[in-house]
Amino acid sequence: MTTLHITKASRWFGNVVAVNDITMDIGPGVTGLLGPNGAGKSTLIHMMSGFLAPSAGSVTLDDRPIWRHAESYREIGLVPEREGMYDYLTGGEFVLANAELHGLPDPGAAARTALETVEMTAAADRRISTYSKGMRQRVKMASALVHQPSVLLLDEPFNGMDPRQRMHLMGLLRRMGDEGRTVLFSSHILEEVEQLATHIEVIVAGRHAASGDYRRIRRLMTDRPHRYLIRSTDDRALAGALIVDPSTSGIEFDAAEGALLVQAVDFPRFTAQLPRLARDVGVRLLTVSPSDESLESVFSYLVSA
Ligand SMILES: Nc1ncnc2c1ncn2[C@@H]1O[C@H](COP(=O)(O)OP(=O)(O)OP(=O)(O)O)[C@@H](O)[C@H]1O
Repeated sequence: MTTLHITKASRWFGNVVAVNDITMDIGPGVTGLLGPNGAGKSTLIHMMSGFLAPSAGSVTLDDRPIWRHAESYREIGLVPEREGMYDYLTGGEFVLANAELHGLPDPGAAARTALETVEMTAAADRRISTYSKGMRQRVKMASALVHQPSVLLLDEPFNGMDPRQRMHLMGLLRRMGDEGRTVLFSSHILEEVEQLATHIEVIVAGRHAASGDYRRIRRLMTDRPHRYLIRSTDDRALAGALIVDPSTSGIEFDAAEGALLVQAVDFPRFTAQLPRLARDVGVRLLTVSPSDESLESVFSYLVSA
């Protein structure tokens, strides 16, 4: 078993608190680290991979601290968000250099195996400067995998990938999770996390906001108050019928939009009641659209829950 334990971990830079008192365990399988930009995902991943020391609390792999512990580093592979590659090298040379840095007994064989895993054998002798974004990502992956780590951490790995490359990487990560490795990837896109992760950790503004499987996170998001913009053939009559229904907690008339802004607190009841109530008062619904579905607003609800 290989489990990362993050216990009351914080990291600050001057007076910026990037990670604030986070406790979570990441075990085998694929975990998605979800959060909006600037939430602290990269900082947390850098602490998990031994590139940053926590300012307070601890980050361990099983019982061993990670920071400055060579045995922990041997178990961990990091695919960073930024490109830090030597473009004049070939992909094969880049992966081989990493195998040598790890002091592996047969670096050549290790590099070949890693390149094969990411299906980059055919392009291994081309210079990195000629690679597409997806190929660069795969070579970064190969160099993170060259020492066969049991923990693989990826920072925003799907950024800038086309759908085919995305599918390919998803398949690879899924396989690694199925093999029993601990795979964690960060993302600010819920759909990406939904497709791949069996477990999700949500962080917002440096704090741990929620944890669970996709259904649980989705439910938290669905159960939050929703705001709808509604236009109808008689907004006043519709508002009168809606305000007395327990599925709503407030209604305003937005003059600029020429529409009602309705705050719904019981989502399933509201969606069932709205057409019924409209019919009862003889009003036709012209527009019903959610007005605050941005991921930022969903996240800020989760963190205040
Ligand atoms: N070296 C640093 N010096 C000062 N502030 C930093 C440093 N690294 C991160 N921060 C700040 O810490 C906060 C969290 O940053 P971090 O990069 O961890 O977030 P993130 O969730 O990975 O965001 P993104 O998805 O945009 O990369 C931000 O406010 C950022 O400006």
